[in-house]
Amino acid sequence: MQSTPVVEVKNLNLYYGLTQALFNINLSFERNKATALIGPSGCGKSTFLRTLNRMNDLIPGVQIQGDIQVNGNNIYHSNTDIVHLRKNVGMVFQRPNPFPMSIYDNVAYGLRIHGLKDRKKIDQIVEQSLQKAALWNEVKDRLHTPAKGLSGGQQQRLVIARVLAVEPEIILMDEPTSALDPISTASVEELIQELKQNYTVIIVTHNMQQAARASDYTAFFLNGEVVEYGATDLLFTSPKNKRTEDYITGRFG
Ligand SMILES: Nc1ncnc2c1ncn2[C@@H]1O[C@H](COP(=O)(O)OP(=O)(O)OP(=O)(O)O)[C@@H](O)[C@H]1O
Repeated sequence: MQSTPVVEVKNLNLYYGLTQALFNINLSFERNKATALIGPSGCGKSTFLRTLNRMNDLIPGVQIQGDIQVNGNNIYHSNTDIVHLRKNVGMVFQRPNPFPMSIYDNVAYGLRIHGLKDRKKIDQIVEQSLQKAALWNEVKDRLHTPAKGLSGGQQQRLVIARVLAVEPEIILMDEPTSALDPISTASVEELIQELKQNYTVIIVTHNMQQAARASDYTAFFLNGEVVEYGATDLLFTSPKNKRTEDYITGRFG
């Protein structure tokens, strides 16, 4: 890694009740790069992703040990402002989840929650965010119609615009294209390529081609551990670990 990492995870262990789901994870994520988290079902990818903006706090019985630093601050410190953390570390889920309101209001939502009242400023940020999410041209004439009327791929880009509106540094994506058709998947993947110029993107995917196409770095998870982590092109062409090789060549998972 050349530059200072924006996220550093040290000796992370996570338990759901008595069951350990993550084992001594050590990873660092470089600014303005995309990292893919791959591995078979149930190996802890989503659990790990959720630790990065403390979404696991919402699950009863979760215990976390270790250290996760964002810009050098331990996000599990008791004085962490969780609202600020989740603004800075935005999240996009598997199924597009626009709120039951207009396209405009979906993007303006976070701005209003954070106290912005200036109508002109909101208009401006809504437009910019939709532009950045490569959706503006498709929706500019129907901003005040319900978001639920958009296609799946458009809804996912709208959710991304909603995340971008509050100016995060880091965007977590949990299988963001798994519910989309191939054309919508291609448009979201193209968007990820653009986003990583200005944001740090961490994406969970089951799709090996997607990991290879969309990411600079890849971490291979297995049974709650990171087996291998490195530059995507190297990990896919000359994996160091036999288990990585078996997985990427389709021998299991
Ligand atoms: N809320 C929860 N309570 C208890 N156990 C959980 C919970 N969420 C996940 N687990 C367990 O933790 C382990 C890791 O699950 P996780 O969803 O993180 O894996 P994953 O790699 O993201 O899987 P998938 O690719 O299928 O989404 C699994 O054994 C799962 O059953």
